[in-house]
Amino acid sequence: MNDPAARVRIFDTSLRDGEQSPGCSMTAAQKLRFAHALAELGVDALEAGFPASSDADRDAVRAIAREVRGSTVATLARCHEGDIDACAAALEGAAHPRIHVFISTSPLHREHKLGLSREQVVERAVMGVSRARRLVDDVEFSAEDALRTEPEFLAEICSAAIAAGATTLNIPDTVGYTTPSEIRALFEYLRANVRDADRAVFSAHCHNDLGLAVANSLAAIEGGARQVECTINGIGERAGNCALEELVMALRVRSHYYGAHTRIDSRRLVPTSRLLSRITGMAVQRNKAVVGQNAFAHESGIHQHGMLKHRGTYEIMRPEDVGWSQSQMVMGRHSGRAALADRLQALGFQLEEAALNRTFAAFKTLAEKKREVFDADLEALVLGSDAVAHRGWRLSRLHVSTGAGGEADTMPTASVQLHGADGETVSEAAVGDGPVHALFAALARATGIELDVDSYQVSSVTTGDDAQGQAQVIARVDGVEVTGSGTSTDILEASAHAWLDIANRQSRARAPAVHRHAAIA
Ligand SMILES: CC(=O)SCCNC(=O)CCNC(=O)[C@H](O)C(C)(C)COP(=O)(O)OP(=O)(O)OC[C@H]1O[C@@H](n2cnc3c(N)ncnc32)[C@H](O)[C@@H]1OP(=O)(O)O
Ligand SMILES: CC(C)C(=O)C(=O)O
Repeated sequence: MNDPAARVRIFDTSLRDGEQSPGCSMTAAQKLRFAHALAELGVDALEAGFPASSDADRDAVRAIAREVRGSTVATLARCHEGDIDACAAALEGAAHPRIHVFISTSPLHREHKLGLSREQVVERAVMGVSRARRLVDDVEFSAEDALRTEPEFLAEICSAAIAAGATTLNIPDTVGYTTPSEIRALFEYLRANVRDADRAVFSAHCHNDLGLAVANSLAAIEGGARQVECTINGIGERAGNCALEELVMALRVRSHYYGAHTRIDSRRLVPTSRLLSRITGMAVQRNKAVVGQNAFAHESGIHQHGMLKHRGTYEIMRPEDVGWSQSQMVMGRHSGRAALADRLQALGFQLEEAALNRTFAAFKTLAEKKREVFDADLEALVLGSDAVAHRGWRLSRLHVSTGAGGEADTMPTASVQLHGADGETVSEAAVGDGPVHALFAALARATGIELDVDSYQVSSVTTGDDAQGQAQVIARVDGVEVTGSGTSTDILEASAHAWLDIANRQSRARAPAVHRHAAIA
């Protein structure tokens, strides 16, 4: 790149383009909460919404403009007086307000969508930018569908937008059509052919219809873009936008190649991604780069063996640097002896070679039947399942009541009865914010064990009306992430088993070691 110390500004549009994902609408309070998280993450600008689109969006933008500090607050408007004035009114109180006006420039959009000639589109763009510029100092202009626009017309309208006062020129690949070499060449062309190009920051806004949004945004940077528009988890219209976490980490991991940096606090990437998933209810796919559950999980024996020798063999970035606590060695069908021995050692078992070989054979047989082999399964393999089952709490009765409507008797309540390792029976009850919360609170009371639960999820492991649900609880025990699982046709019962799985392991781990080694022989 020509500019070795380039700073790339990150413009997050999760709250505007991201919210355009079907199913991702957020309330004003949720948008405000997420805007604070984006400011903490260190985004240079956050697009808070499109005030003219609804009262709810206008109210969300207002609250964000008044409260959120540390990032420019941008809002979107068509080249319409009303839209632009609504932006200015909603942005009142913002420390750094930006109005972002857009109009389509491609022949297809001009003819079929707007019914406007080239001249009329330029006229509207100039009207929009100059009106916005009278209201705020920071004005962004976007040429919608820029990548399907005649390059010389794009240069003409960008030149007119700069002359009218635009400070950022955004070049959107609205339908995710371009390729890396094409967009790079377009940015180079625009930087050379737009009049007074140095008076504006060039920006890329890439959609992911062909899965190229991040690659195209990186290529735009190579071509001279110094702002990239992106969203957390890559949410956005249709297949989404450039994923912020992927772009930021690509620039960081390949900093020598790109010679560019951002001011994002990368350790906040995973917490921010999780917050967005919780707010929108849109799960992140497991194999999603950087923030997916599998991003730092290793299952195959050859990789695990390499990882145990040097993590650089199979990891190009550290999980801690993006907000995960550690890499994960997942025990499954593809795991080898090195990983098994290492995991068993972490569980307190030092096996001699012959015992390890026997356990390994039993482990492979079990892994054929189970997708993932958990610590409790390994303990059962080594100690014998009876020994494990009888050395902990077992659920003998469970009752959960819940409901909605605000009546006192619908408050989520759980009661449990457990049998202990020494034959004792204990019953306890608790209320909670929801049925699972109440259940976990009742189990904590009954066992006297407090678990610091990090995450909880239920998935179906069989199909049909009588499908088995598998509950997975991840808790932090002595600073280490421990996963417990339970299966049942009743998801609350599965959840109780998953919670007890961790609690029992925690108490076994604290039991005298001699007892645990005795069964191995
Ligand atoms: C690529 C993008 O992501 S663009 C942003 C997309 N975001 C949104 O659409 C936000 C949500 N939208 C809405 O709530 C509504 O569409 C509103 C309130 C903005 C407009 O609603 P309506 O007035 O009912 O218009 P409708 O949505 O049916 O059509 C859009 C109108 O805007 C016009 N228009 C579209 N883009 C622009 C533009 N950039 N500048 C000027 N006019 C435009 C269209 O030509 C059409 O005009 P017409 O009504 O005269 O035919
Ligand atoms: C309004 C612009 C920036 C947009 O979202 C797009 O073209 O995809």
